[in-house]
Amino acid sequence: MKLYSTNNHNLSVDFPTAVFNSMPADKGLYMPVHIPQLDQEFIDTIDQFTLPQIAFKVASALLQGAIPADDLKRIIDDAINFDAPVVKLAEDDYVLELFHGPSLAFKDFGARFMSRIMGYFLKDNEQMLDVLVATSGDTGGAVALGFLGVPNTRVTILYPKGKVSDIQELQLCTNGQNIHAIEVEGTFDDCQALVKQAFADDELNAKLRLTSANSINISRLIPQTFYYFNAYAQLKKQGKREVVFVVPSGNFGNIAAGLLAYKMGLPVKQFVAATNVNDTVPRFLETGVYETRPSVQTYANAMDVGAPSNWVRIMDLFQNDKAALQQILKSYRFTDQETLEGMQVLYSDFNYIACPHTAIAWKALQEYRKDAADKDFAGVFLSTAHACKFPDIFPEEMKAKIEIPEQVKNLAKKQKQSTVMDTAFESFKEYLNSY
Ligand SMILES: N[C@@H](CCOP(=O)(O)O)C(=O)O
Repeated sequence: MKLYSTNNHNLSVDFPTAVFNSMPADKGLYMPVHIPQLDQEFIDTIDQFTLPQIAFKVASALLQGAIPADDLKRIIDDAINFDAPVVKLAEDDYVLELFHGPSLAFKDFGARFMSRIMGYFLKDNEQMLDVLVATSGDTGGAVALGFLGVPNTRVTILYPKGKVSDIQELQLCTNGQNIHAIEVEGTFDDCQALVKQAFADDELNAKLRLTSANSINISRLIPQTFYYFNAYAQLKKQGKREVVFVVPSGNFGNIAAGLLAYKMGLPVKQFVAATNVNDTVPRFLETGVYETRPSVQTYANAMDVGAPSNWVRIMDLFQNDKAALQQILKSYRFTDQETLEGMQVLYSDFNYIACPHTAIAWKALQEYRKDAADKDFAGVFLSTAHACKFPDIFPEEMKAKIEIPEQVKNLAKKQKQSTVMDTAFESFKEYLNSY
């Protein structure tokens, strides 16, 4: 497998290089040179395969032998050991539940696959790998659990102080061992900027072997394609062929993976990106002006991203042809008030308790249905996190009905450990230098 940079299409690196570098020196993002087409026979019979089998087929096509088949199969079976069910909510509305992994968010797909890929390529006698990750809520917890105890790795998680939920914070700060948490007195964008600055710092790079566990890393994106294929398979079993995917979007990694799956031959009628008021992409699709803004805190905190990292990948997948992209991608934005309304209606009309991100996706599906000329499709909205991660947002009656998984009950017994830091790069550099 060869990868180029979105800033330099002549660059060509192999898969392990892209995984460990995370980001090319020119500050673009890695993309596969060859986007494989899955054969029609596979797509036609996809409903006969299990999630791990689909994942293996998709990963083999993308990785093109970068990992021998038996090893890749073992990695996938170990990483993707939980389900991603498509649950029917109404006649043509389905929810794709992606929160059945250990950290209760869709990030488990990417983080678990990535940690195993890195573990596979790392040699025992090599320099320690320093994994840096910025999180607005869910990524950090998944990465922490994915890398916990992985030999020769040390994870540093940066999160915006006071802007993640209590459970998310416990998931970040109670792991110990090789996992360190920093609460940054700023926004997620400040955290993301600090991490990116560290990758560009020659002194740090001379001393530490740095890599990123954010979705800028291609090994985070690849496993996120698996569940789009698997959702299509589940719908096909029910006789549905015309599928619209609605994706709660912040850093746009999730929907970038969906669009990559589409480019590999997954039949999709439409993608819809659903955002909160951090609406850089909906504004761009409306006005043609790509203007990032500092992120604003909302109930859907994992989507509080003002400068979505993966947008360049999406533009690149469509050769920067905005008109072509607008055909397949629509976008809607929602306020906190609208998010709450969505959560209420999902509960009162369907007895479904959804996290704020999921509720935003459901709202976007309803809007898209109103706007669509052809309304004959199965609408699948992605549920990216378990509702129990955001208890404070729910009205008491709904809150009381949220099932609390065992791993969350255990978190409360653990001790929080973190370092508070300002947004100056020098502070972060000093911290890393003290390792
Ligand atoms: N939504 C994220 C923000 C980080 O984005 P990622 O695409 O790098 O995972 C979070 O929950 O932290």
